Amino acid sequence: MDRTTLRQFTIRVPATSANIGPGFDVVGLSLSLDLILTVSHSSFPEQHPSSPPPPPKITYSGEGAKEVPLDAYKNLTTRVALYVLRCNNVPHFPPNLTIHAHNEIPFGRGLGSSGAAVVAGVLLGNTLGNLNLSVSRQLDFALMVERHPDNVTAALVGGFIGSYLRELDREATEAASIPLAEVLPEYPKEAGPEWGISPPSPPTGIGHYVRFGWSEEIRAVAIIPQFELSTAKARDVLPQAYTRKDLVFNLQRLAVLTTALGQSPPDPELIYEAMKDRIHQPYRKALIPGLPEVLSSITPDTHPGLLGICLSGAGPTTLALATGGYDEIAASAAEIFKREGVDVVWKLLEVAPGSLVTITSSSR
Ligand SMILES: Nc1ncnc2c1ncn2[C@@H]1O[C@H](COP(=O)(O)OP(=O)(O)O)[C@@H](O)[C@H]1O
Ligand SMILES: N[C@@H](CCOP(=O)(O)O)C(=O)O
Repeated sequence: MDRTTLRQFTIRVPATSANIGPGFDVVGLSLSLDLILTVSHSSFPEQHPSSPPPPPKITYSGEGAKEVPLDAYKNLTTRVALYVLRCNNVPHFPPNLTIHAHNEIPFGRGLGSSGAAVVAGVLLGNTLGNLNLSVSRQLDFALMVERHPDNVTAALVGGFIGSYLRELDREATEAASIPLAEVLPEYPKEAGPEWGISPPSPPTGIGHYVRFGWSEEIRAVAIIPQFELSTAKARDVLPQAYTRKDLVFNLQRLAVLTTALGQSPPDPELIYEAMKDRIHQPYRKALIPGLPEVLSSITPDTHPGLLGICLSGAGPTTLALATGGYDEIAASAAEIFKREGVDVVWKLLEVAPGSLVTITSSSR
C-alpha cells in the first residue's frame, strides 16, 4: 500500500462457552453471538515517526457500551492489537484509524466476552500490520493475554474444541509469565519513554488444539443472569489442589463427553451424566444463587429434549445443551433463579464458525 491507500475491513469473533461441565480450562464451544469490528485506516507512512499519530477513533454499540473504554490505549481490543503490532516492529497504529465495535456478547456472564475481545485484538493487529501471522502464532499472542486456552482457541478456530498449553522450557515459561501490565502497558497518547520499550514477544507454539465432532441436532440454551461475575473473581474461589476421586470423576466424564456430543442421535442419558463436574462448579455455586437447584432439578426426565446442563465458563450463565424443549428448559431455570431474586434472559444459540476477517475495500 502507498500513502494514499484507504483500507476497510471487518472482523467477526464469536462468543464461547468454556468447560461444558468437566472440561475446566480444556474445552470450549463457539456460539452464535458476535463481536464485530468495522475498521478503516490509511496506509502506514514509509518511515515510522518517533511519536504516535493521533489516536484511533473508537465507537461502540451493543453489550458493554456503557462501561467499555473508548480510549484506544485503555480498550482491551486495541491494546492487544498494539501489542501484536509492536512485537512485530510496527511501533504505532496506522494513521486515520477508525474502529466501530458492535458487540452481542454480554460482559462478565461466562460467554467469553474477554476472550472475543482479545482474539479481535490479535486479528486487528495482524490485519493492520499485514503481518500474515499463522493461526498458531495468533493463538500465542492471545494466550499471552488470556492464559486459559479454552475460550480464545474456540473463538479463533470455531467449533467444539479441546486444547492444551505446551510445557514450556524455563526461558519460555518466564517469557509467558510476564505480568499482563507489561504485556499490555498503557501507552501515553504523546511521545514518551514507554514508546521506546519493546514488549515481550510470546514464546512460539504455546497452544495446541483439536476439533471434536458436534452433532447437528444439538443447540445451546444460554440462561443469562442479569448480573456480572468477573472471571477473575470466579477463579479466586477455586482450590489449589483436588482429591484423586474428584479428578478421576471429571476425567471419566470428559473422555466420554467429547465423543458423545458428536454422535447422532445424541444420547441424553450418557451426556447428562458426562456433563457433571467436581472441579469448578461446586466451588462457584455460592457466587450464583439458584445454580445448584437449576443443575440438579432440570434433567432429561423432567425436560424431554435436554441432553445436559452446566455452568457456562466461569458463570453466571447456565448452558443447557438440547435437541428440543428449549422454552420449557429456559422457563424452569428462570423460575428457580427468580425465587432466588435473580432475573435472567435466555437465548437459543447455535455452534458458530470461527473468527473471520473480511477485507471490504482497499482503494486509492
Ligand atoms: N468487546 C470488548 N471490548 C473491550 N473490552 C471488553 C470487551 N468484551 C469484554 N471486555 C472486557 O472483559 C471484561 C469481562 O471479562 P471476564 O470477566 O473474563 O468475563 P467474560 O466471561 O465475559 O469473558 C469486561 O468487563 C471488559 O473489561
Ligand atoms: N475455564 C475458564 C473459562 C472462563 O470463561 P469466561 O467466559 O467466564 O471468561 C474458567 O472456568 O475460569
